Amino acid sequence: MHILTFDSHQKLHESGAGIIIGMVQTNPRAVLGLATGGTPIGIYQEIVKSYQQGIVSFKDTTTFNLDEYVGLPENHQESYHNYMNTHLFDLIQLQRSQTHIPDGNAADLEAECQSYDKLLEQAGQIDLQLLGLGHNGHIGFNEPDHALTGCTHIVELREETRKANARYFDSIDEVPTHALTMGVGTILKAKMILLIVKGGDKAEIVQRALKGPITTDCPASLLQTHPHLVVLLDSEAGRLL
Ligand SMILES: O=P(O)(O)OC[C@H]1O[C@](O)(CO)[C@@H](O)[C@@H]1O
Repeated sequence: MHILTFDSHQKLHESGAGIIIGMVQTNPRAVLGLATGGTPIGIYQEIVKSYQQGIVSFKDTTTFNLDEYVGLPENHQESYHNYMNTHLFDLIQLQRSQTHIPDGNAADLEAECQSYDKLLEQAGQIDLQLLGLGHNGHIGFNEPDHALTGCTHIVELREETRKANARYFDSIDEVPTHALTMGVGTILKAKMILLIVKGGDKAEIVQRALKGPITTDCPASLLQTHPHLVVLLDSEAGRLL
């Protein structure tokens, strides 16, 4: 595990973007696993800047997102489809055929999970999986539980996750109760994992995830078993390490 701590968000964003851009420059056909939430936005902004400067092209790249809310229309401000289009895809001219996000509005959600896994299998191994970290240790929407699921599945969101994400909605009542998420098995199969965490409110969970026991009570702790994990932290998030 490589842990890098940054005293400025700008440097953290540039470093994260640099790793992703370097991967695509070396392998233009790379398969990228992408994340949403507040954390990666600065990294996406740096990627867009490099794209606009002609430093990198994504024309042969494929992407798979970790998760999507159930029942939120795709064009809703807070859907992860809308998030990805707004913050990245439309700005680096990624065609819809190159990008994949689970469909949280599918009539048959179980079938949607299975077909997402089939697409992942057809694409081969994810070269780089970008991850944020939930306050309760979730990765993607894999919530703490007595057992975790390997493949894409429907998850009931924990109250604390809905509360944490209520900051993006008008009220907690608007936060969906369920989501579709890639499973930890798929996440751990990625060749490289890039975990990004910012803010002192996550210092404790960072400590548990990276230095605590490996337990399904803290899904991110399973990342300790990954052979190529890179963690980028701001100094606040890393203060208990
Ligand atoms: O970056 P944020 O907004 O704190 O979210 C952390 C994590 O929570 C999620 O948004 C899901 O709740 C993940 O997608 C993200 O990695």
